Amino acid sequence: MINPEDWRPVGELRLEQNALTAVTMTDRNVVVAAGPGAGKTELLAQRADFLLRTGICPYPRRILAISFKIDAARNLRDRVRVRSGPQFAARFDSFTFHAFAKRLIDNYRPTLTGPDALPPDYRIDPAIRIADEQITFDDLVPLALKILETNQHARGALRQTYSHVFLDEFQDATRNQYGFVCAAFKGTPVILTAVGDVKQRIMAWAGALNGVLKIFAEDFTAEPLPLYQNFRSAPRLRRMQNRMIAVMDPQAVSPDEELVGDEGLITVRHFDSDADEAIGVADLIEKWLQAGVAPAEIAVLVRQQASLVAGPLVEELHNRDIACRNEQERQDLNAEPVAALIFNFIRVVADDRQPQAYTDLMRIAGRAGASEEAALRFDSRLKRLLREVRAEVRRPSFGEDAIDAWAPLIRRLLDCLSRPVLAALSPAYQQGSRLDDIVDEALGAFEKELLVDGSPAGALKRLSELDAVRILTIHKCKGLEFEKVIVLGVEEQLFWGDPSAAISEFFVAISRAKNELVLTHVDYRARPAAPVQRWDAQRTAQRTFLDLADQDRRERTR
Ligand SMILES: Nc1ncnc2c1ncn2[C@@H]1O[C@H](COP(=O)(O)OP(=O)(O)OP(=O)(O)O)[C@@H](O)[C@H]1O
Repeated sequence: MINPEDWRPVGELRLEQNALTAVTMTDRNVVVAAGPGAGKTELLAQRADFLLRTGICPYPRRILAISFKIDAARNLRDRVRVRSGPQFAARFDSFTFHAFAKRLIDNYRPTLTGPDALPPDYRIDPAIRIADEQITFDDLVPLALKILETNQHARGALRQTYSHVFLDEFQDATRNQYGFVCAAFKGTPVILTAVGDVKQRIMAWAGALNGVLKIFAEDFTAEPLPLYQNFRSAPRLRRMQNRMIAVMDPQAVSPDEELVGDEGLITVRHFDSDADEAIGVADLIEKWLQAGVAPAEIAVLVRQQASLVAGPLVEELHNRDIACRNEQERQDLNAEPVAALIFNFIRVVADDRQPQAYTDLMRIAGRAGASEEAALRFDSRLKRLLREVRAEVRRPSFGEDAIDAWAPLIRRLLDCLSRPVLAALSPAYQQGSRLDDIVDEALGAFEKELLVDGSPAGALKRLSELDAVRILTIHKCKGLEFEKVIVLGVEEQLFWGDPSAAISEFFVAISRAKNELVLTHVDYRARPAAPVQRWDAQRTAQRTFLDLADQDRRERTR
């Protein structure tokens, strides 16, 4: 434990005055409004370190952080683990709104009655609610809110557990989510820190509450502490962001003299067709990879219909053996412990040189036995299984390119581990069909990748988070950052609808780039073979957005 006066930012980071005030605030709620790359998420990670290390969040109390996307929640949790170490990080709970609401529902489900009653094995479906059986994702927060409003034990437990609450990307909170925060913490001693950026408000279509940062400041008498720096992007990129800020929020514009410098690169690439675009962009990505850029530092962002718009590029990358992850299709599978377990198992048996995968796999054995002796027995059983399966996989008759050959081996692993051990991997696996669903999804994802080139190693490479170029929708890239960002299809047919929503999304997309931004547009996008409701083959450049790149643009190719 250290004195608050002796605390220093982890990693010897220099914090601007308002950031330092927010990080070390002990007795007030604060709201930090700041542009992209200002260090809002970092500020929360540093604040967690401050609160835990100084004991201002005293043991056994905890910090609750709520984000909007699984990636963002994971990003924050990882930062705290790296900054403060696993022991302190164990008292830091980083959830999405949905995940936190679900926890509350699971804890207090037996108290739900009437039309809200749910069985222990209730399911969550994207769209359909069935009384007494299944709820939708959209039901989670309202149901959790109902629990808080009607159950004083639930409210009390929450306030007892958490001394501090962080709200990340809070500009996108909906009325329900804001209501939830109020019902849980308004007027209590729990101290809240909200961070956000009104210019990155991209969930208006999903009901984001207009002006929520301001409303929060008033309702929670939170001290506003704006930040002005941008630590992420090179000057050329910052100048483009600044031109957008001049349109979106003139008061937040930075003075020109703060944005001088030649670093960074913005390129607009015009192609006749999506086929040409696929080749041109794949050439570029290949060049970057050859120059040593890590695949995970390259992101391809698409506003809508990501799988379809990026389809030709994905095919071209596959032809060149460049791993890419289309995160539209494989939603957060890597974050699922049982999926990670299955992928590690395949890695270990298909390839002898996978020490990390082997260590991760064997770690499960340590959790399996109630006693040390039981764990050892379990360990040797798992090792025997690995030996047998390895031998089987090396037989010439083994069809390594077919999921039918792999599925029984994976089932043997799951049987060997036993259901209670698997269920213990995540609280979400302990009821309902989630565990089986994720196992099926992992097998399905592996099969899909196997079909690409028949190589288990290639399939796993594409499934892995670290070794693949990422293809994301703009909604999924919130809160993330990459060396190189390609925004595919800056066209009116993709950036249409409410102009303020379109510009905010474009702003989020371009502000993910640290050093290089590439914007593409084509004249012709061939209608995909898959059925699609709305598709214009002839495309028009989104001139207003592309012109924002103009002054710092290096080249334009045809
Ligand atoms: N005080 C600081 N000094 C140096 N680097 C910093 C500082 N604060 C943050 N960074 C770095 O700047 C980058 C952007 O920080 P962060 O992701 O926290 O910004 P943000 O405000 O949450 O961005 P956005 O809203 O665009 O997602 C990160 O790489 C982070 O490590």
